[in-house]
Order: sequence, then C-alpha cells, then structure tokens
Amino acid sequence: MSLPRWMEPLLEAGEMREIDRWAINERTIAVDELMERAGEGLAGVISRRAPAGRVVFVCGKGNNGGDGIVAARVLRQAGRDVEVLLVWPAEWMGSDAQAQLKKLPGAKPVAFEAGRLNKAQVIVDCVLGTGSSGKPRSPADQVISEMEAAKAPVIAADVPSGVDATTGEVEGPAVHCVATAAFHRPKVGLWVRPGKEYAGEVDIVDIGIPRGGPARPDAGLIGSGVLREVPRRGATSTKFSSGNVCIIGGSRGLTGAPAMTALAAMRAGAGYVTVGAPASLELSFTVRLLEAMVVGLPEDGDGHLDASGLEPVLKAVVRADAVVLGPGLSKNPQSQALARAVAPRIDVPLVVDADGLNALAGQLEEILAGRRWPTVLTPHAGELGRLLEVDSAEVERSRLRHVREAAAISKAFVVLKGDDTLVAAPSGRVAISRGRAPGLATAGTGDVLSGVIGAMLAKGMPVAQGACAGVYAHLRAGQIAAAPHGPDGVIASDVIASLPAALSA
Ligand SMILES: NC(=O)C1=CN([C@@H]2O[C@H](COP(=O)(O)OP(=O)(O)OC[C@H]3O[C@@H](n4cnc5c(N)ncnc54)[C@H](O)[C@@H]3O)[C@@H](O)[C@H]2O)[C@@H](O)CC1
Ligand SMILES: [K+]
Repeated sequence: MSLPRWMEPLLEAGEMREIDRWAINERTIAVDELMERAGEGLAGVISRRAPAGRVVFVCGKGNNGGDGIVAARVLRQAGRDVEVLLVWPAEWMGSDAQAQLKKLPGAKPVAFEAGRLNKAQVIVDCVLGTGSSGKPRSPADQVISEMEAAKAPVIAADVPSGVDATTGEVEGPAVHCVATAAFHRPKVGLWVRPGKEYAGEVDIVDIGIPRGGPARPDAGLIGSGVLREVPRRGATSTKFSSGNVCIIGGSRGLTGAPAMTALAAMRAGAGYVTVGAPASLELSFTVRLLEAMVVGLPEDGDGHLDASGLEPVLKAVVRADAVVLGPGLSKNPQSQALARAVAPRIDVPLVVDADGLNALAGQLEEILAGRRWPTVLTPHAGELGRLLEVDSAEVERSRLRHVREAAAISKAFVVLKGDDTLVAAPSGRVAISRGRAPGLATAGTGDVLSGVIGAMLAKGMPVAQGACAGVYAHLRAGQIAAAPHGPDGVIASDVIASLPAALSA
C-alpha cells in the first residue's frame, strides 16, 4: 500500500538502489547523467551554504565519491578555490567515478592528508553513501574521524559518512554535518536518531528520476496535511460527537499527570472528558478540572488504585470513545495489576502511557493479544526498553528496529517519543516526526501527548492517522509555546494552551 498523502516518503538504501536501477534500465537514464545532476545539485547546496572560501572535497571510491568529483568540477568552473582529497588510490575508484576524474580541470586530486582540512572553509563529505555497510573500515574510519575533528563545517553528499542510511544507526566514527544534500529523496537514516543528529539540515536535490519507480517506501515524515484529516466541530456536533475520552490513572503525589492528559484531550477538541482516579484524590481533580467529570475509584487507602477496582473501571469507561490508561498510575503493585487486568477488557481504542506501560513490561504479547480494538503505546526509550526487556541505551542505538519489534509483538501502534518521534504500525510501517521543538523537553509533555492522541482516536480517526495527528499537533503546540521567548521555561501547561492554535494551522 502506498503511503498516505500527508506522509513525505523516505527511502532505505536498498530502495534507492532499486530506483536507480529502474531509472537506468527502464528509463534509459545514464548513470553519468544521474551523477552529473547529483554533483550539480551538491555544488548548488555548497554555493548557497558556503558562498566563499576554499572547498575541500573528501572522496571515497564509490559513486558517492563520483558525485563529489562532479561538484568539484562545477565549482572550479565557477571560479571557486577547490581541493579534492582521495581516501583510496584513484585507480580503485569505480568506473563511473574514474570517468568523472578525467573531466576534472585544474589541480589533480591528492591522497587524503588531515592537515589539508585546516585550510578549508567548508569540507564536503563524499566518502560513503548508500553503498556503505557496517562500521566504517580502514582507511575510511580514520578519515571520518579527521573530518569530525576538523574546525570547518561539513556538508554531506547524500548521507553523512558513518551513518546507516536505512536505520540512522551509527556504529563507529561518523561526521556531524551542518547540512546533507539528499539525492532524489531523503533517506530514512537522516531523520532517525542518532543519524539525525549528524545530518544537520536536509536539502533535497532532484536528480531527474521520473515518478513511478518500483519502490514502495514504508517510512515517511509526518506532514502538516495530517491535521486536515482531524474531524472538526460543526453545526450538528454535540459534546459526545466531538469525542468522549476517559483517563484512568493518578495516585498520591501524581495527580498532575492525569489532570494534564484530561486538559490536553479537551484542548485537542474532545467534547467530554472523564478522569477515573483513586477516590481519596477526587477533590484535587474536581478543583482543577472544571470541565471534566471525575469518578472516584477503589483504592488501597493510601491513594493508589486497587486491583479490586476492575469492574468500577470498566463501568467508568463504558461510554468512552477512547481510553487513556496510565498517567500518574504509579508503580504500586496493586495499581499495576489493575492496569494488566483492565487493558484486555476495554472495548474501545486504548492509549497506554507512563506507568500503564510499565505494567505491560515483558508481557506485551500476552496482555494485548485479546484486544479487539486498536491500542497505541506511547513509550520513551526507557519505557520501551522495559517493555522489551532490553537496556534503554540499546533502544537508543537502534530506535527503528526496537519500535518496529514492539509493534510487531504487541500488534499495537507504538509511538517512541523523542526529537524524532517514531510511530510504528504492526505492519512495520513507520511515520517519523520532523521534531525540532526543544520546548517539549520538560515534565508533563508526555501526558499531554497521550491526551491529544486519546482525543484524536475518540473522534473516530483511523488509529495510525490519529496517532500521527496527535504527534504533529503536539509538536506544533511545543513550537508555538516557545515562540515568544524560546524553549527554556516552556511548561506542559503552555503546550496545552497552544493546542487549539496548533490544530488550526
Ligand atoms: N546510479 C547510482 O547508483 C547513483 C548513485 N549516486 C551516489 O552513489 C552513492 C552510492 O554509491 P555506491 O553504491 O557506489 O556506494 P558508496 O559510494 O556509498 O561507497 C561504497 C564504497 O565504499 C566501500 N564500503 C562500503 N562499506 C564500507 C565501510 N563500512 N567502510 C569502508 N568502505 C566501505 C565499498 O566497497 C564501495 O567501494 C549514493 O549515496 C549517491 O551519492 C548518485 O551518483 C546518483 C546515481
Ligand atoms: K557521504
């Protein structure tokens, strides 16, 4: 199935190779023509971003190096001071790159020497592209470390060397670039951490590959168009048709979380919101949430939901269109047992967040297997690590692999939060947030996200679309909240207040 309109396709290295082959074999576009356009585009990116001073190209032996040679020629012909350094001997280069070498006017390329980077105004990384696999090997590894250590900014051809174009994983040395000139379409690894941190700004270069290629990408960026899919209130709307969300959670000392989830759901357009929380804490919600309903649930006498509360919880959610389980729930064993009992029995779309996720740790498959309605899990790396019983550092190293694994095991949609929030479907499709809302790096913004997604699902949006609309609206709200003064000092309540503006964008 092709990607929805609101997703901007991202390609894996193998898909890009397939498209290249198709363009060459089926559309009879010559390799050197593609390389010419890639090099010209790269030269354009360099001219725009570094309009003066010496440009030092560092070229590998594959076509990525060939693109660099073309760009070096274009810039020399335009009068720029250009030097070309080769990582491998010229005769080791592929035939297409060698052909470009012959056309290079002026000084001949020389073997790579770290000292030559000192005179660069800008360095162009053409060492490894989509043909790279595994950790950079000698001599590329040393060269990459030298480029990383150099003072001048680096612009990457297609993908920063050392970053896996398909996964964003970085196994060895890699170069932090100010920008990456992505040929034809951006590669997945430019948008997934840690690769995203190396890519810098992504400039797309059209290399003349026509539409209709063979690849069916299964990953893409979430675009603003997803907000056009959000159902809006109209003349015939009622509070119930606007979306009825029920939030189950809260514990002594953790009453802010469900309160923020509730407010976020309301600000995201839900017309009717209920909070089900430990009975002794009811008053704290009643005074804060003027527009929400509050249901006191059985507790252990110390402000924690009790496992005996299963039937009252099911009664509280009976009229909801979507349920959010977990904000402020706590790690109390009784409350965790309640979450495990409740999750399979909720017959509407369910969002599981925070300590609700911890209740599922290591039992994802068993607990969610019986659910007849879609489930959305919203972990950060630590929570995903606990769900899959792996170290959170391991999750951070291979975010794409782990989010897909969790979605496949649980048959749920998994939203792995971060600057590159990843929304994985059980099918393996992944939607990626552009991110860049540092104001969201503060307590409570996760509770806000689960409330927004809850509202989208309660409005009846298909689950992947609803999760992505929630992620996008949350991101925009984080940016809007930071607009007057920058990201520092933004609090989750500001993000909630910015949701209506974010959703109207
Ligand atoms: N028709 C095409 O294939 C086109 C390719 N283009 C460019 O070509 C790139 C892909 O070119 P290639 O497939 O030639 O591959 P690359 O240029 O990415 O480099 C692969 C070369 O590096 C070596 N290598 C692979 N992994 C390594 C590692 N871990 N450590 C050290 N050396 C390693 C390989 O032996 C091979 O010689 C794209 O990223 C793009 O820049 C563009 O020129 C447009 C057309
Ligand atoms: K590169």
